This record gives sequence, structure tokens and C-alpha cells, in this order.
Amino acid sequence: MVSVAVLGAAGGIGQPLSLLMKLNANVTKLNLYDIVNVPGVAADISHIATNAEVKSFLGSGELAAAVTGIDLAIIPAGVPRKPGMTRDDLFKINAGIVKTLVEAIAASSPRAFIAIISNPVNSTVPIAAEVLKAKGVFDPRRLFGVTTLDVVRASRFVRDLRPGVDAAALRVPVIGGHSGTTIVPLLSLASTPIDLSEAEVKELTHRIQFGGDEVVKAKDGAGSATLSMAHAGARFADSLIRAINGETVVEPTFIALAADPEGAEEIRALGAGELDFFAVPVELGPEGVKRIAPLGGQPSAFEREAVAVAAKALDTNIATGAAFVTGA
Ligand SMILES: NC(=O)C1=CN([C@@H]2O[C@H](COP(=O)(O)OP(=O)(O)OC[C@H]3O[C@@H](n4cnc5c(N)ncnc54)[C@H](O)[C@@H]3O)[C@@H](O)[C@H]2O)C=CC1
Ligand SMILES: O=C([O-])CC(=O)C(=O)O
Repeated sequence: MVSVAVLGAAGGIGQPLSLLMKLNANVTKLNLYDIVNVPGVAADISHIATNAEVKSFLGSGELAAAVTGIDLAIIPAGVPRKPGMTRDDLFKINAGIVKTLVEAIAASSPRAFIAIISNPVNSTVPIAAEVLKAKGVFDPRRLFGVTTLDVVRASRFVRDLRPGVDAAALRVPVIGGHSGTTIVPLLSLASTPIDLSEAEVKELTHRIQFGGDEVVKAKDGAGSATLSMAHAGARFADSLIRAINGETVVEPTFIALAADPEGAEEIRALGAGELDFFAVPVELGPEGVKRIAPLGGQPSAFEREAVAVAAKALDTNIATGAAFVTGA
């Protein structure tokens, strides 16, 4: 019995994500918010014969109502990339959008889980944290950057190389952040051992890090990943919902490491150092982050090097996000 709001529900991700949330049997209330087109999306989805009650909220005047009484807010609001752009190029527009939306959640549903899809995730999550801190309601266990698409791609791309692998069952921990070289797949610690040459590990790692670019290029100006992202977002939301309902679920996600200082020690020693945020496999529970799950082995030398590269870029991305709110 979970109440969910999708903010940016009329967009390329928002529409299929809202559809998938309507099909989730544990969702009882589904609030769809956008600044355009959302009444039509909500009317359409509301006819699907599941028990979730769908409501439309259009424009900033209805934002507070959209995020009142919710357990989970999923945020895919904001502009996507065009060819030639990096995720950081989206900061100018998306930083302000995420700040406004999180301010509204902080005021109306301060204990809601917040799952941020809007890019650049490495900076929008720190923005959200600073907004929540300023309002005195920050609980690091309840704020998540959605990096599930990297995990989904890792499983699928392994199968492209090894057709015997079950892409749906294979889990590769992906840590770090969500852009280019900040994405660090730990192929050596996959749920089923994969026999890969050094060259294959390099090639696969690069493909997972830059998988988003493949879609941006193929869409040729019409945006970035939407359908695979809606699937990934719905999978992550379902993990949170199952956790709210008392199940223990493990998912990698970009979180404030303050959510579990003790559990963070392994990742800090691996190269995250003093960073405030990092994507790590997280054990989820009714209060959000239950603990940072152990990696379950020693990453390879190649992976440790990749973590060092990721940490450097993340440091800047995190500082840029925090400064947007604190002005520091
Ligand atoms: N975390 C991840 O793995 C991924 C993140 N993304 C990011 O997700 C975001 C959305 O992508 P798309 O759905 O393709 O874009 P889109 O442009 O199709 O949809 C965005 C929606 O946000 C709405 N919006 C804009 N300003 C808003 C505001 N102030 N309040 C509420 N809604 C607002 C727009 O009206 C639009 O309906 C982009 O920033 C993109 O980079 C995309 C793919 C993967
Ligand atoms: O590439 C983009 O801009 C969208 C995204 O985050 C992804 O597909 O991983």
C-alpha cells in the first residue's frame, strides 16, 4: 500500500515509467505531475484496470498537492541530452528544476523516499541533499540517485559478448557515479563468474560507461534513453516499494555515504576516500538504506584504477551540486 508521485510524468521517461508504476500491484495512489500535457497522460493511464488511483497535477500551482501524503517521489523531470552534449551540460537547467521539486517534497512529505533520475545525477543528488539539509529534514537513508540503468546495461552487454549468459539473472555491481568514467562496473564481482580476457573487460567497461551515448547518437537529436530508463526506474522503485513492505532487497544506487558510515569504510578504502556520495550496492529496508552491502570480494587492479579515476571527477560534480544550493 504505497503512494507514489512521478514528477516529470509527461516526458519521454515519465510516461512509460508512470505506466509501469500503474501496473505495480503495491501502488495504491499514483500522483502524476508535470508542467505540460499531464492531464492526458493521467486520463489515459487511469483506465488501466489495476487498483492504483491516478491523479493529474499540472503546473507549479499544483506541485504541493502532488507531493502531499506520498511515500515515494520519482523524479525524471528535466531536459535530456542531444548529440555532442555531456550530462554536465544539462546542469544549468536541471539543477533549478530538481531544487524546486525537492523543496516541495521537503515541505509536504519530508519522510518520503526520493529517487532522482534527472541528470547530471552526480550533481542533482547533492543538490537534493543540500535542500533537505537547509529544511532540517535530511535523512541520508531516504535519498537515492537512480543508477539502475548502468546495472541493467551491464547485464545485457555481458550477454552480447557471452550469449550463454542469462541477462535477466546476472547482476554486476556498478559503483561510482552516473556519467562516463565515473561509472565503474565491477565485472570481476558479478553474481555468476564471467570468464573475460583483459581486452574484453576493457571493452565492456567502456561500453557500460558510455552506453547512454549509444542511445543519444541513435536518437539523433530526439533525446536520450527513455524506455530502458523507464524499465530501470520502475525496477528501482519496485525495490524501494518491496523494502517499504518489509522485504530486504539489494540494489546499487548513488547515495550519501553518511547513510551507513561503518558500511562505507570498504568503499572509502577502495578509493572513494572522503567523498560524500558514491554509488554502492545498498541493502534496502523500510527506512531506506539499511546498510551498504559488502562488495563480496576484492575488485581487480583494473577496477581499482577505474575507481580512482571516477573519484576525481565525482569530487567536482558533487561540489558543483552542493554549491548550487549553499552558494559556497
Ligand atoms: N539516471 C539515468 O540513468 C537517466 C537519466 N536521464 C535523465 O532524465 C531526464 C528526463 O529525460 P526525458 O524523460 O528523456 O526528457 P523529456 O524532455 O522527454 O521529459 C522531461 C519532462 O520533464 C518535464 N519538466 C520540465 N521542467 C519541469 C518542472 N519544473 N517540473 C516538472 N516537470 C518538468 C517536461 O515537461 C517533460 O515532460 C533528463 O535529465 C535525462 O538526462 C535519462 C536517462 C537515464
Ligand atoms: O545518456 C544520457 O544522457 C541519459 C542517461 O543518463 C543514460 O542513458 O544513461
